[in-house]
Amino acid sequence: MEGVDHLAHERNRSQFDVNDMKIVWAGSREAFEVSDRMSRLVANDPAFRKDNRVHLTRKELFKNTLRKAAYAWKKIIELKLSEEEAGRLRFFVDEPAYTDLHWGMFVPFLKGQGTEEQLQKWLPLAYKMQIIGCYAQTELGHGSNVQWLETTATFDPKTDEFWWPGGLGKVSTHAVVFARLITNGRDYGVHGFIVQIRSLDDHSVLPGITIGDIGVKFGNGAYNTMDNGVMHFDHIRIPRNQLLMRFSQVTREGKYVQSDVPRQLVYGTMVYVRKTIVIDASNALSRAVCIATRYSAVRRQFGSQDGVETQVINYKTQQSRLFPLLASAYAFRFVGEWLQWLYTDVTQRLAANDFSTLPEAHACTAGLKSITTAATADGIEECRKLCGGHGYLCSSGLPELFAVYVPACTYEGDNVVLLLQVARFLVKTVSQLVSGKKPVGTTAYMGRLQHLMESTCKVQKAEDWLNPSIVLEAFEVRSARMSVECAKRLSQFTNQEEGFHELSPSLVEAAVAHCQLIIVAKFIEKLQGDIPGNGVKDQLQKLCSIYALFTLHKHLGDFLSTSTITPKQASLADDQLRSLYAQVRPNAVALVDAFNYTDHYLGSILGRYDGNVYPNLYDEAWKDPMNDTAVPDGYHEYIKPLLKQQLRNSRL
Ligand SMILES: CC/C=C\C/C=C\C/C=C\C/C=C/C(=O)SCCNC(=O)CCNC(=O)[C@H](O)C(C)(C)COP(=O)(O)OP(=O)(O)OC[C@H]1O[C@@H](n2cnc3c(N)ncnc32)[C@H](O)[C@@H]1OP(=O)(O)O
Ligand SMILES: Cc1cc2nc3c(=O)[nH]c(=O)nc-3n(C[C@H](O)[C@H](O)[C@H](O)COP(=O)(O)OP(=O)(O)OC[C@H]3O[C@@H](n4cnc5c(N)ncnc54)[C@H](O)[C@@H]3O)c2cc1C
Repeated sequence: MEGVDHLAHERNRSQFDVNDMKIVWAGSREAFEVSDRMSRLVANDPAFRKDNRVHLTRKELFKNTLRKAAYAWKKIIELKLSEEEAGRLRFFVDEPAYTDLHWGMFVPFLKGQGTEEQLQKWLPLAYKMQIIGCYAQTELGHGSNVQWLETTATFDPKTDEFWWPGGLGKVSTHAVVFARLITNGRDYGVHGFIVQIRSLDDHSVLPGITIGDIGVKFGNGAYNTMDNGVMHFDHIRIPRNQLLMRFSQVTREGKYVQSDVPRQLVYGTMVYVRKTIVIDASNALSRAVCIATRYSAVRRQFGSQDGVETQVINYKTQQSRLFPLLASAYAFRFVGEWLQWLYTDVTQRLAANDFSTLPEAHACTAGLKSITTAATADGIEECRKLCGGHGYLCSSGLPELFAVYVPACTYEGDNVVLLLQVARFLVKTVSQLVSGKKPVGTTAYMGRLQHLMESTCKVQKAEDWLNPSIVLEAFEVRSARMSVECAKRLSQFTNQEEGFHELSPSLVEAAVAHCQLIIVAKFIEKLQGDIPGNGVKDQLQKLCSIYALFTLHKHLGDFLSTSTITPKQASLADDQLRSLYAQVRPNAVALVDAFNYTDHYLGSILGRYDGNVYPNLYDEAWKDPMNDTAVPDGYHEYIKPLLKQQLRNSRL
């Protein structure tokens, strides 16, 4: 029945104030207010409808995305929205589009790599969207290995194929282009250039440049709203001052001048986007968990008591699959908040030419991007399975969410390639201990290596696993012992690069252990701070324990093989985990209500706020164009002749 809250009984059971949790999830009351207002503005405007996307052809889909993006831009101007409000509005429009790359990569690259003079020229054009930019770094032959990009930019004192860049295919007028800078016959490696690629008069592609869309990508709708493109340069010419020259310059005479800064600063935008992707992981996972939790509370199957079947959310197996994902969504939220702080801090330090935390920032953004996107992609798929057959319908919102999200494991750095960067950082940290260098930041625990190598876990009963200090030390011991073991085996190789490649699978596992420690540590730190709201901290403590103990259970091999814990302590952790599931159970629906997602944004019949699933699932089916006629297209051509033939055969 419309208007009835079929989940009221679930909401009445919660043991905390969901409105207080909404503020904690949003990060602040102000952030909540902006998000709430923008999500409702989008949900209430039919121009932003998205339930028809799966029925559109690729070209209709793309044109519809251009319409929405233009409409959103007009709204932003008309309502004089702030940068934060505009960003939230685009987020709730929920459609990958060229604007993601314009605002998410092109503008940040200009801001990070341009000189004051270059910013004065290009930023006003970009902010007013008088130029539309993309980020053209990946080539057909190279994406991960940036240092081996082949496009060249040769300085001519007298007067190159990109693949994938989002927005490039049909929309962008300009591109940030990565090319090897060659001047006076010497190759100075990869640098960033701004290149106009289309006419601002008629959008025609400029001479010497070939541009196209790379074709249909994974899934219906999904990322096909984005014109990922292909571009080929054939000896085009650009002015010298379109080399972005904040960190390195080429003089009028062609002389290369490198400021005294790490060459990796040219990678700054990737670090920035990886940081953003971690928060986005919590957005995507929380969306899937919201759908699966509400539906698990609605769905009843088997186990009838008094003639009423059991809610599937009450099955321990459903809880053991769903609640760790709920906990992960909150865990990624809070580590994302911390990563934002780390990024801001390193940016301020860079402004003062302090590069001391650059390695930490790179390792943390690379590693956390890798493990949060992997867990989120797997988590969205698990949420689809948690919803049984209906989870496979596009009207569940889950197939498209998965298809849009899963490339996050690849873009902005393949997850394994990034974990190898973390491994390199860890091996270096361990090796420097010998020389007395004190590890700081997220590797500070390595400074207590002697203790961690000798420590024994103090757990004697299940409840001991609720002690944050015991949990934190277990994760520190596991990570330290894995890193030290790798470093020790690596030292047996005469050729370190050869050893690194040989041991890379184990090195990746050590990197994962370190990054999971960071997530656990930051969740615990968050809870040591002030957490306002009735019953809120208690719920978050439960979720923190679930994230930690589920992670321990999932990686039990690490904890046992490093003798961090005993099999008995592992069994006690499982007992505590099941007890925590029972404690979270009455709060599950309220914990996903706290994400404050509108039905429009969720785009899911199964995840409706009112839980009124079946009538709406049934009605939605009839909307499918397949049901426009009772007799399907093709009947007269292919079915009727077949039936008639069979009838004739049966009479012979
Ligand atoms: C929700 C998102 C919102 C907004 C964005 C919108 C949309 C997002 C969605 C899609 C857009 C996607 C865009 C893209 O995919 S853009 C292209 C992304 N490409 C990559 O990420 C390439 C990955 N590869 C690399 O980053 C580098 O090649 C790699 C780091 C793997 C290796 O670099 P390099 O060969 O130069 O260095 P090494 O020899 O390995 O290391 C030398 C030294 O440098 C340190 N290092 C490396 N990178 C960095 C860095 N970024 N910052 C600081 N330091 C760095 C490394 O640790 C070594 O240090 P040391 O060991 O001390 O020598
Ligand atoms: C949806 C989407 C949007 C994108 N948008 C953009 C964009 O806007 N701009 C842009 O420039 N690029 C973009 N990209 C490209 C993206 O950045 C690259 O695909 C990504 O960096 C991975 O690089 P690759 O494709 O070369 O993968 P590869 O590195 O070729 O990966 C293939 C396999 O090789 C493995 N591998 C590679 N190197 C190593 C190693 N050293 N050790 C062990 N294993 C290794 C990887 O782990 C992986 O399993 C986009 C990609 C996608 C999917």
